[in-house]
Amino acid sequence: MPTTPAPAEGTDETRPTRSRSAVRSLLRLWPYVKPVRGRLGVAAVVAVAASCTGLVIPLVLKWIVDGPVADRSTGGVWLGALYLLLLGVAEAVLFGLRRWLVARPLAGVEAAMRADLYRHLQRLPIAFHDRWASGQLLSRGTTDLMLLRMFLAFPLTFLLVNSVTILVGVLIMLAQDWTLGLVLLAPALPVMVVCWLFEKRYSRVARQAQDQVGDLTTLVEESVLGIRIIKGFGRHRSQALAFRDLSRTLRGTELAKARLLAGIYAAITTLPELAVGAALVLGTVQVADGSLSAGTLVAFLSTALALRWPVESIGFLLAMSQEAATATERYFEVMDAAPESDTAPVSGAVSASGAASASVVAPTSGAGRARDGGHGGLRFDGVRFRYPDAESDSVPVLDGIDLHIRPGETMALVGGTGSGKTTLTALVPRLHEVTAGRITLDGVDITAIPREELRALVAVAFEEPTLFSAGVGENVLMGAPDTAGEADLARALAVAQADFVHALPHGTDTQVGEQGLSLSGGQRQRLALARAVVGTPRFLVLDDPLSALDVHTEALVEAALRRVLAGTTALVVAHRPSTVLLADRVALLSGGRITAVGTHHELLRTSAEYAWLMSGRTETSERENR
Ligand SMILES: Nc1ncnc2c1ncn2[C@@H]1O[C@H](COP(=O)(O)OP(=O)(O)OP(=O)(O)O)[C@@H](O)[C@H]1O
Repeated sequence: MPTTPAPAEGTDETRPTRSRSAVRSLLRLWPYVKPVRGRLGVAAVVAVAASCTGLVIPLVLKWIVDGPVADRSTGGVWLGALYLLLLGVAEAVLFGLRRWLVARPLAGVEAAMRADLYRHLQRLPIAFHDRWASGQLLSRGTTDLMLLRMFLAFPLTFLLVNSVTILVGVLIMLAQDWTLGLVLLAPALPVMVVCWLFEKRYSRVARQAQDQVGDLTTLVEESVLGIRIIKGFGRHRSQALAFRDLSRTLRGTELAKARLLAGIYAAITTLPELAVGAALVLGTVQVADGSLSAGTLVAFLSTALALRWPVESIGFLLAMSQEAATATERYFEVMDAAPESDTAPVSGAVSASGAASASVVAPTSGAGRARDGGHGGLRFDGVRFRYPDAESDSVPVLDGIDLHIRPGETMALVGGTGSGKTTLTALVPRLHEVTAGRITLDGVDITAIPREELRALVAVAFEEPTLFSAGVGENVLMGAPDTAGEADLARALAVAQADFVHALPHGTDTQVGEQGLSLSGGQRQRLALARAVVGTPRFLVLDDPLSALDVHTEALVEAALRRVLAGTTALVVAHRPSTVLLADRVALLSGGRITAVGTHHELLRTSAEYAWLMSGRTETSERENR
């Protein structure tokens, strides 16, 4: 058995395609920051005031040393101490105020960005979700947004505050003694070069680390969702190995980040410290010469020490900014993806039928016509489909599909594995867009019907019956308009033979776990069926809806389905003769085309492939029954 695969690596689309400068990336946050700019601005001013308050302390020290200390005035020293205390308290209060000012608005910014991301994800086409690993999307909505909130709370303000503080501090030092001031300024240029080099390198590893967190999240998510498969096949060891490899890679990247950070810390700390040491020696000599007062030297050195934190913090503030720029890029990679649009994106999509399409398409009243007309049923005209990520010269999955399901008719769709049955059904509610040709509902091109109306007209139930973490009733009523109530729910449950829900601990209010895992496969499938029929849709698309039912339940569901299907136009993917027998006619899908249409018995006589497909299934079931 092959080893358990690592989670889907992010495709090229999920990796950086071009590097834009950190500032340009971060500027994209402006629409979110704009509503809270006033409060952030006030908070920045408060922080500058707090920081500059700290710079007054050395001046008070100078006054104490040159004044009361030189004069041996105990009262003056106590007064100086009181000033120092008041300045310290003022600094602390101002920093506290800054924090209070930013906390609430920034939580709001993060929540707004997360809500926009979620809303956008819902509107992105299935093709996008097919390409992106779920962990990559999850990490963008969690870790990346947290990094952005932290950036707005600290680096954004403190890069400004610290720059102002350093500038004011340098001016104070130059004013006190310009030669010593110049000595302290000497490392400025090398520090700037180090920061520039750091930013370039750190941006690359920061991006790597954040992508690797996405890969790791995907693996954990798949392991949790697929825990039954992992345990069932005893794959926990290989899954653990895959996890270990990914987390080792991430660890390596994090260590690379740490090394870069250590390098910049070392440079940013050592160079200014050397300058302070040189200034201390030079200043002491000047004090000994009598050309500098002891108080001035104390004030000078205290100012230099007060600037230590603003200078040293530049390293991690730049690192956090770089991570935030990467997080912004990653966030907007998703937000920039084009959502589903109501208009058909494919130029050839409607043209295949030529003038006929023009006469039936009525964009503004499309759905209305579909509902009111009642004639025409579901029609595929020259439909071709190739998956968006497939090579442009590859063979299309569907090519030249012509099929007409008359109003009120149930058509079974039969074909070999991988022949494109699921793909064909996904085209009706426009989960994918046709590459060419067109699909009409009661004569109206589906691309002329707003998606929301289209999806209210067409109900679907897929082979994999996904349930959400909500009550059973809520899960079923998802398929109905908001006005639907208990009566609709009871009818749908009866149709789908899902009366078992009344025996659940809280009836229809019973919460089903993640993906309804606390229910059996057959129970979930019946709930998915109830969801498909609860809105009494005009068109029903069922992808092998009875595959997980035992023969007795299948017979019951079939009997109920027969009643539902009588009042709707339906396309039902079928693998078994029992499901096929629900249909009025059968279409055989083979080689990307509909190669035969007729009743089950007609096709058994006329199509060797159909007979083979059905007999294969029958033999198997007969073997199983024996
Ligand atoms: N998202 C996708 N991107 C690219 N190719 C895909 C995608 N989904 C399916 N395919 C390919 O399209 C073809 C048809 O797949 P489809 O699932 O429609 O077949 P099917 O007839 O429903 O199969 P089955 O009976 O096994 O469910 C297959 O070759 C499959 O590999």
